[in-house]
Amino acid sequence: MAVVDKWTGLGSALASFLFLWSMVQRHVPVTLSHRVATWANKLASYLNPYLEITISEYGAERFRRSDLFLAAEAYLSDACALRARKLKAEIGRDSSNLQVSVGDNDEVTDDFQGATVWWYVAKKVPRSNVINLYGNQDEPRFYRVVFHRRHRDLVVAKYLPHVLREGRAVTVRNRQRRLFTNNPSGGGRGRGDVWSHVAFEHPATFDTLAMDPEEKEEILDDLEAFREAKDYYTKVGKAWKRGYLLYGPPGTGKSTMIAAMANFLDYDVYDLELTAVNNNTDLRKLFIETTGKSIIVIEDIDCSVDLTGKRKDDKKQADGGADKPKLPMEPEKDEGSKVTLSGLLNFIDGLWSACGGERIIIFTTNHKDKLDPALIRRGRMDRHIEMSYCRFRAFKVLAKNYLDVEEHELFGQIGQLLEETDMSPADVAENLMPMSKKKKKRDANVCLENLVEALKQAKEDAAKAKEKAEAAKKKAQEEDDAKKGKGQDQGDKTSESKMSNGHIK
Ligand SMILES: Nc1ncnc2c1ncn2[C@@H]1O[C@H](COP(=O)(O)OP(=O)(O)OP(=O)(O)O)[C@@H](O)[C@H]1O
Ligand SMILES: [Mg+2]
Repeated sequence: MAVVDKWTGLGSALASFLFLWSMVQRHVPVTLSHRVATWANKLASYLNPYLEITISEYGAERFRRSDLFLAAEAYLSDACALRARKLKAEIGRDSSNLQVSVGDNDEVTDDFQGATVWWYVAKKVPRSNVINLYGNQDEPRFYRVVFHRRHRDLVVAKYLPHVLREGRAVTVRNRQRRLFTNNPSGGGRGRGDVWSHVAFEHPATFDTLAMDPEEKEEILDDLEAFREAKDYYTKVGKAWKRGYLLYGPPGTGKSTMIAAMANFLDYDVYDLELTAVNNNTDLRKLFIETTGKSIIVIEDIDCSVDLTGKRKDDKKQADGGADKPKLPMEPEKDEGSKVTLSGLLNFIDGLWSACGGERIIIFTTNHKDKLDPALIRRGRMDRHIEMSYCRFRAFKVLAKNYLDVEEHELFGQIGQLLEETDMSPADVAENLMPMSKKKKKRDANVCLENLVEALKQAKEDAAKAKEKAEAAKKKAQEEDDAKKGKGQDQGDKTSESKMSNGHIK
């Protein structure tokens, strides 16, 4: 690097000389001083065979760090840091991982297809009279890449794209995934205030998810195909996103499935609480602030906003099985202060939905029939996945996960009971929790016996409830018939009296 310094020093000396010369030669005609300046620049570049490219921390979007800068930082920390003399170790913002990067004002060399490239990291001297509007206390930094001019094409066309690609891959490898939730609208003042996050650490995976193995395989195939379909989506002119509707009774694993998907795809999760969003404009802001490689979730979509635009006060009603189907939100009314169906549809597949890269949108509901068909039509929610009561194949996954048991004499009886009784995987799992670690073997027997008892009880309860419902229905029918009969009698009597009055007799 000393060679580079020498040439760079010589070049800048010549440039300074040129500047002084132009100052001193004020009286010389402009054309002549211009010629001298051009000549001196040519001489400097002839004498200095090294070129440099600067990568600034803040690019055109001044409040956001440049992608290339971040990629270069990650690339250098991964590929070149060990060759640097001054290293900087930090704890990542959201994780306990140690991150090592090149220290400020240090230099690192890198070799690429026979070319040597020197990297400098430096800080820009802050201008004291500039007020920092964007809250970043540190002075902006920049990387300078220096290389021989004969490698110019190689560096621009191949090396820098290589740095960008590798840097992004390192970032994905090292990143701690995050679970975001939206702040109440109007709460935050700045750009980054619309979402808050914590580290995403849900342990659910597809291995621990109890469901039919074939269905599980299909979902995994679907996710994998989506992840690799960037070119396909571009070819057919669609935004790279996919919608899933997860529906089914409580405790059947809808939320668990979302966590398993996030872990499988290595995506962040944005848990969107619609009831905390004031209007469609805020909804759009939230969407724009999400990043690619993420799952955006709206849980209990049927309860989020109701027909009259009121929020979340109907979960009880919905669970109580109100007869009248209820749409999630008012289709037409947009009073500027509510999230409307059209706002939500725009969020899912309007023009904005294409910003930012691959995304999965998931709605969950306990009552699929109560959703507006426009919201869940194919193309918006591409796949509807039913999470249902625990059957034998799903039970086997739970038994293996909870008790380490793959075969047992009670399995036959349990299988039969599970076919006859509707019990959610959450309830089955509750019965499979071993009481004591030491006596695990014995506890497995106890747990399975408990489960048999619970299933028998549930079957009995369901039969009683059915009997009761049938009796109530029969009674209602009888009352109805009795009313009709009474009405008929009265009608007959009236017509009889009319007839007698009319002297038809
Ligand atoms: N299919 C499943 N596989 C494994 N565990 C499950 C499954 N379903 C439920 N569980 C267990 O039951 C608990 C509750 O499940 P979960 O929260 O995923 O249900 P849900 O369908 O989202 O319910 P709700 O409709 O009330 O939101 C989970 O913590 C999980 O341990
Ligand atoms: Mg849930």
